[in-house]
Amino acid sequence: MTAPRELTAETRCGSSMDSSPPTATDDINSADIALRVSALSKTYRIYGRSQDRLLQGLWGNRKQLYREFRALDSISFEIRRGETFGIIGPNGSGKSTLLQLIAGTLTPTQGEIYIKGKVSALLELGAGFNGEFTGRENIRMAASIAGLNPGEIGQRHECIAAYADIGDFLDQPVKTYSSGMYVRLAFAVAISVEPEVLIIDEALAVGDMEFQAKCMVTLKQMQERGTTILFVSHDVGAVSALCKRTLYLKHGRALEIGPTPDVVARYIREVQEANNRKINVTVSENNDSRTTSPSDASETGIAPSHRTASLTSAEAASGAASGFLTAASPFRSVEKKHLARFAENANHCRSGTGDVRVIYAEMTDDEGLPVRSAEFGQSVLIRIIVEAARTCTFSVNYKICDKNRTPVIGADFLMQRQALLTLEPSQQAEALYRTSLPLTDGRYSLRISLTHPVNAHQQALFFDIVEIAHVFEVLPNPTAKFWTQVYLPNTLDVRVLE
Ligand SMILES: Nc1ncnc2c1ncn2[C@@H]1O[C@H](COP(=O)(O)OP(=O)(O)OP(=O)(O)O)[C@@H](O)[C@H]1O
Repeated sequence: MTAPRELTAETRCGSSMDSSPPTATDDINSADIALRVSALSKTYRIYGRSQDRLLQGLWGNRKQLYREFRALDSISFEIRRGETFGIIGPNGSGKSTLLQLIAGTLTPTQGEIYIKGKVSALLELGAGFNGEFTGRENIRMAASIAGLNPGEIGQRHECIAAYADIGDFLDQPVKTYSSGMYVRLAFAVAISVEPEVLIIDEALAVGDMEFQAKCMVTLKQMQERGTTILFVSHDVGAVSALCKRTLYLKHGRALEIGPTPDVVARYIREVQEANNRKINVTVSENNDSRTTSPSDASETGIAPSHRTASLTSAEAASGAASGFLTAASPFRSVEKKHLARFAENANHCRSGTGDVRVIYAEMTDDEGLPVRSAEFGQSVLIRIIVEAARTCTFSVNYKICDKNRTPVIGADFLMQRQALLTLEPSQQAEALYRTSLPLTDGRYSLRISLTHPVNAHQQALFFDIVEIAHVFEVLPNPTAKFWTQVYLPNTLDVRVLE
């Protein structure tokens, strides 16, 4: 945590400006801007030996004992007052460096930062508090650095202590705190000064679930009050829930800045592709053996009862492999032009190895008509036709995602206790899910993936992902508005107690 600072409008510069920042900034009226980052770069010096840092001071410019590492490369963006802006990216992509530059705890090598308003930053753990001081002493110190007078400090002290909720540890030196306790206190202090710009770096990840939920509520309240929030997280769900726009950083470069659903979708796709490359070998080996032996259960994460289903030609002909899987050729009833239109749309937003592909998907009502506008709770059929390019063993999964591309409901073979499907090259199969849409009104999309579960830790090899296979809306529930995304049937018993 860094001490909150009162800034009317501050501009910090590196040594020079890059001439042409690669990333465009939005055209925002400058009165609305809380933060502007222009062509910002940071180069670290990497010394081979620790003593070289000292020696470099003696050598001056006469000898270079370090190599340079560009952790951030000409980043530009603007954030409006009251906006919550997300930053995502893999480990080492430069997220913390960027936040530290904005918070003023690091100096840029090049570029410029303009920031307006009182800034409070919750940076990586270990920064900010004095470990020898107790929690109470640190609260007083941080609040006085933030410019609060003794009266205000006294008033807020109890609120901070109550929010942090770490009991007697408040009177212990901070160096004795667990990372969860530390972040509780740091978050409580950071929000207590009512900052106009709040910077949060992944810190919430170390809090327990209850505290994370409390922080999310607080952040939502701060958003409503118009606080500008800069939010770094590996939790794309939290970024999707909080941020309208997001920056995707990779190797110190801004790969994309835009609406969070688009940026998050690209990030997830690239992470999955990288994951695929890493685990491809394992799965090829599994696939080569064609069937999964019982001893594979721990590796695949599939219960012994959930074995691979390889469709024999007789099964394929009868279309009765198991439950809702068929391999007859029902897709022949899908006209070629529909297959072509599906492929054209899907190819805009698909990723995966392509060993097996979704060649057609539809969501229909009981009469077989496509669902574009659904009643609340309506039952639907999701029909997915796949074709293998190589011998593949996989699950056919669907997710229904809201307008932020956050999955709301979905299913896969594991959930359905359905054996994995094995197809030979150019063999096709159909999966039919029947489900209902107990969803709040709004726009939704259907996401389909074909995966091979690799281990018990939810890792999977992605053969095909079609991000948007179908788009539909759910109409408002005529009985009553409900305020959650999904509404499941309840029973209710109300009594007046004597
Ligand atoms: N003080 C430093 N000296 C040298 N290199 C550094 C220093 N701080 C960070 N780096 C390097 O800069 C790159 C970006 O680091 P940074 O911590 O900003 O990434 P990050 O996206 O926040 O990573 P993570 O998600 O793991 O927290 C990394 O390669 C890191 O090793």
